[in-house]
Order: sequence, then C-alpha cells, then structure tokens
Amino acid sequence: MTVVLTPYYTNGVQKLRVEPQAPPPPPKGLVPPVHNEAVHALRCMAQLRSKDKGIEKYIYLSQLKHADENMFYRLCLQNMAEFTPLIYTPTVGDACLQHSHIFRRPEGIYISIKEKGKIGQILRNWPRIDEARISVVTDGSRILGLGDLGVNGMPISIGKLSLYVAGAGIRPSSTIPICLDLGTNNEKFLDDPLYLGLRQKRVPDHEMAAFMEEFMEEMAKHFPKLLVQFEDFSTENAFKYLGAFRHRYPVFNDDIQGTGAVVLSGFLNAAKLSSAASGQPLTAHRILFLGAGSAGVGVAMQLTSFFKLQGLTEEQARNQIYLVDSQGLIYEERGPMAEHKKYFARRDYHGPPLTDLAEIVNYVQPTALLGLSTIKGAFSQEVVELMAALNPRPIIFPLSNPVRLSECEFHEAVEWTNGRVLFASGSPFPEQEHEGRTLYPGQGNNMYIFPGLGLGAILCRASAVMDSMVEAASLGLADSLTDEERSLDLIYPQLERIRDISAFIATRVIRKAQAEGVDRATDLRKLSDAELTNFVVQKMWNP
Ligand SMILES: NC(=O)C1=CN([C@@H]2O[C@H](COP(=O)(O)OP(=O)(O)OC[C@H]3O[C@@H](n4cnc5c(N)ncnc54)[C@H](OP(=O)(O)O)[C@@H]3O)[C@@H](O)[C@H]2O)C=CC1
Ligand SMILES: CC(=O)C(=O)O
Ligand SMILES: [Mg+2]
Repeated sequence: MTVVLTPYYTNGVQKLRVEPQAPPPPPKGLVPPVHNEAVHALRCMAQLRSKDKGIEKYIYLSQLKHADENMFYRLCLQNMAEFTPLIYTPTVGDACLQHSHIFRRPEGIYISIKEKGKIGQILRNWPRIDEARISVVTDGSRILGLGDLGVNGMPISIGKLSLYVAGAGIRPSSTIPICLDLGTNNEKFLDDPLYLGLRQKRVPDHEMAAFMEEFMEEMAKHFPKLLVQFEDFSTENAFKYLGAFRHRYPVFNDDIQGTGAVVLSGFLNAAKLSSAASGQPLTAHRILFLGAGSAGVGVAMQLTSFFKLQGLTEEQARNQIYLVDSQGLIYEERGPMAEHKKYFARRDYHGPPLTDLAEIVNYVQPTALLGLSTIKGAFSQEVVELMAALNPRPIIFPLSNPVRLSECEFHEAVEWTNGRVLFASGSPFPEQEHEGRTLYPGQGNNMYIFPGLGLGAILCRASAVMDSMVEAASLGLADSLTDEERSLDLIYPQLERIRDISAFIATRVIRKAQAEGVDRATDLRKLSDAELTNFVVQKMWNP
C-alpha cells in the first residue's frame, strides 16, 4: 500500500501522519498483460502450499503481509484453519527461536533498558500514533513453553496482533507489536553473533520495575486510546505487573486472564457432555492441573469464580481444584511456596509429598485433567487410562504450547480412552477416525478470547479490563456454539466463524464494561443489544 504524509499539529508542534492512499494504476507495460486479484490470490496460495516447511511458509506469509496486507488478510480469513498454525502456534514458536536468523525487516517497537529515561522519545517515533488502539507487549521471558527468548519474542506480539486483525477486524494500522529488551538469560542467544537483542543478562527486579513504571506511563501519555495486552512474561512478573497496572491503565494479561477465559469456556461445554454421561452436577467436577504457573493459576482462578457463580461458597469452589507443580501436589504443609500458588494449596492433605501423576490421579479422582506444564508426554498411557477408568467421558486438556510440548497427543487420548475423551489442546491436532466416527479435537487457546475481548474494550473505550468483562468473554464463547457444532460434540466453535464469535464476545464485554462503569464511550449505553452487535460488526475492518 502506498502512503501520503499529512501534516497536523499537536500543542503547536507539527507532526506527520501516515495515511494510506489507493495505489495509482500501474503504468502500462510494468505489470504482466493478464493480472487480476482473484487469480493472484490463487497464485499466492499455490506459492504458499509449494513450501514444505512451516518456517518457510511463515517467512512467505510475513513478506506477503508486508507487500500486500489486503491480500494477506483476505487469504487468512478465507483459510483460517490453514493460516492460524502458521502465523501463530505452533509455527510462531519456531519463528521466535529463529527470529534473529530469519529477520528481514523491523515490524513493531523494540525498547531496551538502555532507553530508560527516554522511552517517550522512542514511542514518538511510531508513525501512526493517533491510530494506535491495541498493543501486545512481551519481554520475551517465557515465550510459549520455550522459555527465555529475549527479543526473539517479537514474533509472538506480531502473531497475536495478526489474529486481532483477522479474528476481530481491528484495523492493521491500529496495532503495535512491542518487545521489551531487558536482557536475556539465554546463554545460547548471548553467544550468537546474529542475536538481535542486548548482550546482557536480565536486569534485576527493581530495575525492571522502574522501567515498567516509565513504560506504562509513557504509553498512556502517547497513546491515550490504547489497550495493552501483556504476553508471555515469566510467571512472577506476569502476576506482578498485572496487579501493578490493572487498576491504573486499560491492560490485561493474556496468559492469566485470556487463558482462564478460554479454558473455562471449553470446560463448561465439555463438563455438560461429561455430566450428561455421569449424571453428576457441574459443581461436582474435580479439576486437576499439571502446571501451576501464570496459565495454570489463571485458569484455576477463573474456574473458582465460575463455581461461585453456580452457588458454591468460596471454600467449596476452591476445594474442587488441585494443583501440581514440578514438586508434586501443592499442599499447605509442603513448606514455603511462591505467592501465586498459596491460595490453591490444599489444606486437607497431610501425607508425604505426592509426586507421581498417576498416584495423584488416584488420590484426587478428578473428572478433568488440565496440562499447563510444558512437559511433553506427561499425560502417559497409564494416566489417561486411569482417567478413562474413573469417568465415562474424561475431560483431558493438554494445553501447553507449542505442539511438541503438549502433555499428550489427540490420537493417544482417543486410543487410550476408546474414543470417550473430551479433548482440547493448546496447539492444533488433526481429527481422528474412531470406530467409524470422526472425532474432533478442540483448540483451547486464548486466541478465541483476546480478539473479541480486545475489540469490546477498545470500542467502549474501557478505562480498565474488569474480571467481569473477562468472564463475559468466556461465557460468551461457551454460548456461541451452534446446534451443528454441539451435535458433533465440539467444545469450541469452528475457527472459520471467528469474526462472528468475536462480535458476540465484544458485545457482551461492552455490556459488562457499562455495568462496571468503566466504559468511556457512554453513547453506546443507549443502544439495544441488536443495535450494539450491529455497531460492533460495522466497526470491523475488512480486507
Ligand atoms: N492454551 C493456551 O491458550 C495457553 C497455553 N499456555 C502454555 O502453558 C504452558 C505454561 O505456561 P505458564 O503457566 O505461563 O508457564 P509457567 O512457567 O508460569 O508455569 C509452568 C508450570 O509448570 C510446572 N512444571 C514444570 N515442570 C513440571 C513437571 N515436571 N511436573 C509438573 N509441573 C511442572 C511449573 O512448576 P514450578 O512452579 O514448580 O516451576 C510451573 O508451575 C506453556 O507451554 C504455555 O505455552 C500458556 C498460556 C495460554
Ligand atoms: C497461547 C499462549 O498465549 C501461550 O502459549 O503462551
Ligand atoms: Mg502467551
């Protein structure tokens, strides 16, 4: 797309706004004689499909997005199931690992600790300041399950924002991928001459805290209409900075809140099927988590508040949840533990440490087993068969990303439960044929939530992202299954419908923002539900 630079003034200072301009018709003879968009779309898909490695496809799509954004998003929307694993997990994991090697051109803002004291100057260099609405910010310290990747985390911000555009129709020019460079403890990268980030270890906590304060303050100053999504911060910092900023700025943490919402939604739909088979009420479900980090605890909190909504007391709700970390079952008498685990530490277990997952399953007798541990294969045949012996329809969600870190694979879960499993994974798996039936795996990934949640928060100009808004996104997603999807036992809707789903979620999020009084676009309050949905759909950008 070509652009024009239009002068404008802020506080008497002249600035330049970058505006898109329809390209002039190409001069005769400088394009082939037969060239039209529809055929070119076929050509692009053929070029994409001619590549056999995921990372090659990723590179091709990145260059297509740069060269012809409209074509990229048009094809993405038409081929969601094919594009998502390429621009997002699992391939984005490889793109992050190799970012410094496959880097072609900058995309987004890199801000390093060296810029402390002048972060505002860096932000002012962004060419589309007035249009900025959503930023995905990572410090690269826990990228998917791949650990500390430093500035190689940038593709995660880029990938999530591409899904905001494709999935919720946020204007591409309103998105800002940001990667903060606070050093890295990844020795391999520090020794790599091609590594794009600072060659230093991560800075101490107090330096990071001062940097984050300045960063958020300058973000709010320069981008007053911006919603910030924190992504893939290491566990402790994920909780710390969500807590520090969520009541001061419109910000949410995708790994804690987005994951909590998407898993609650899938759990609800799975639990209905499971309860129908077992005759147990929803509130009788016992949920065992392998992994008690930002995602595990985020999901556990979301489930607890759901159980409370169902009428359980806080104590009863918390009692339905069991967490396991690298030391085994988390219980109070185990000794000192990280702050974020304490709330869920079991008060009713007094024995020796329980570390073997099969033994823990035998003790807990869970109806649902959720994996957010990054431990490939942790749901062994023994564990899955135990779940199948305990439950007519066991709920098994191996949610770790990327796909090679999944706690088990779909075909294993199908085989070991004789096709009875209710399954969702973080990254996609292919469907399976079982005894003449096609079984479909769910993809329990926060990508179903953040586009709609973000769109709703942006459109009503929410001053904060409240828990009730996140919960509304989750329940909205659960309700968005069609009859046909339910008849196939799906627990998440088909990805091809992501735009409809996002509109549905955004509408519910706006209503909750209004109920909480955090909506600044108060004129939306007077719209009926139908008018509000219509407004949301009208606002979506289309390629
Ligand atoms: N599907 C989705 O939408 C999402 C998936 N994820 C995925 O979830 C995974 C975890 O993310 P996150 O919570 O942020 O990461 P964290 O690093 O915060 O947490 C990982 C947790 O796993 C535990 N763990 C590590 N090894 C073992 C082991 N051998 N046995 C049992 N537990 C173990 C850790 O224990 P300890 O505390 O003792 O170190 C920790 O509690 C990642 O793969 C990530 O990609 C994350 C967000 C969204
Ligand atoms: C999906 C996601 O946010 C993660 O794996 O970290
Ligand atoms: Mg994440």
